[in-house]
Amino acid sequence: DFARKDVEVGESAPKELLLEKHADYIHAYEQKKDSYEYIMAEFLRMSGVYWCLTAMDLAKSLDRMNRADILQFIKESQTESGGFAASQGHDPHLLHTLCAVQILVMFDAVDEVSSDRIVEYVKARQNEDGSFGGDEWNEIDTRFSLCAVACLKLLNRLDAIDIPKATAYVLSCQNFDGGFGTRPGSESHSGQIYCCLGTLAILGELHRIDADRIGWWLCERQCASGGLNGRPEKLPDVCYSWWVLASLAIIGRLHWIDKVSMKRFILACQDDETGGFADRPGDMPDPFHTVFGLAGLSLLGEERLKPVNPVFCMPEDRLAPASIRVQLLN
Ligand SMILES: COc1ccc(S(=O)(=O)N2Cc3cc(C#N)ccc3N(Cc3cncn3C)C[C@H]2Cc2ccccc2)cc1
Ligand SMILES: [Zn+2]
Repeated sequence: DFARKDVEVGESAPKELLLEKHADYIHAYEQKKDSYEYIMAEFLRMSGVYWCLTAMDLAKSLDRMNRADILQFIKESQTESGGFAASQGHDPHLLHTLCAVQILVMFDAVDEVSSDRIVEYVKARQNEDGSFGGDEWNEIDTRFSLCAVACLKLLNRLDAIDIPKATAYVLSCQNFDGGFGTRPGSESHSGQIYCCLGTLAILGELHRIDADRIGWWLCERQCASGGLNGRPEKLPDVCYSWWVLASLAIIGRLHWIDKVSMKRFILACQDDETGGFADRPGDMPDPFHTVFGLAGLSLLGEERLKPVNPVFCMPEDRLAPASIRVQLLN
């Protein structure tokens, strides 16, 4: 059968940012958290709360969310190990530990939990070769290098890990095409490139990569529809648009992309009935694609949104007070 290579951005697709609708969509999601709507299901909830809060904060509507309830949920999700689980009663993981710390920073509530125990949990995830395991089962993935260093950077505790080994491991995952994969020798993928560039940016080691080669591979992700895909021959998707745009911003090559058609694609993924963004035009919206659609528009200069930090995927104004700054190439 004829495999779709791209999607059509129809004439009827939304062309304006429906910001109020998105704020209402996310706000409604918070009310549904007890209905176990997929991403608010227990095994995902910490990540789902981070996606919802970041979307609202970028839309300058964080005050509509219930700060007290969310901070209570965060405290209940911290485990004996110091790490955070997706929700109470589940096992800790670096993915949810990073989300918890990002939420605490957005609410300026880091001192309401024991950050020393968080640092101990993250430190314990680093292996001899500098890589990081996601949890005590030690699944190694460059995604977890980013989770670990981003978490420690937000807590101003990068001193807790072996930085030269963390850098060396990430660089050992670079491929001949300039991209990065999950582990050494794995195929290049937009999401992994984002994780590796973000890690190197936080560690101040971006000068170790070939920005033109990676920039070229990233720009190749743009399809005729304007959307970006995760790998060659894949369909474009709003979340991949974020991984690629953020990566280009980190290496100072954002201007290499066709911003007009990129913006048109992201706006076309809005649901003008319910609010929210879908992965591509006409699909069902969800909080994950809503936060990455808004974050992508922020990187493209949408002034109704707060400026977003490409490494942390958090509003810049939440990072400034803690003077959290990362290296970016220009
Ligand atoms: C509805 O089916 C799903 C499937 C998986 C997941 S997931 O494992 O939690 N996760 C996060 C995620 C959240 C939502 C939302 N709300 C929707 C999708 C989605 N995907 C799947 C996806 C996104 N683009 C295309 N695809 C198929 C990515 C995945 C992995 C991931 C996690 C954290 C950070 C980056 C990536 C959640 C729901
Ligand atoms: Zn997606």
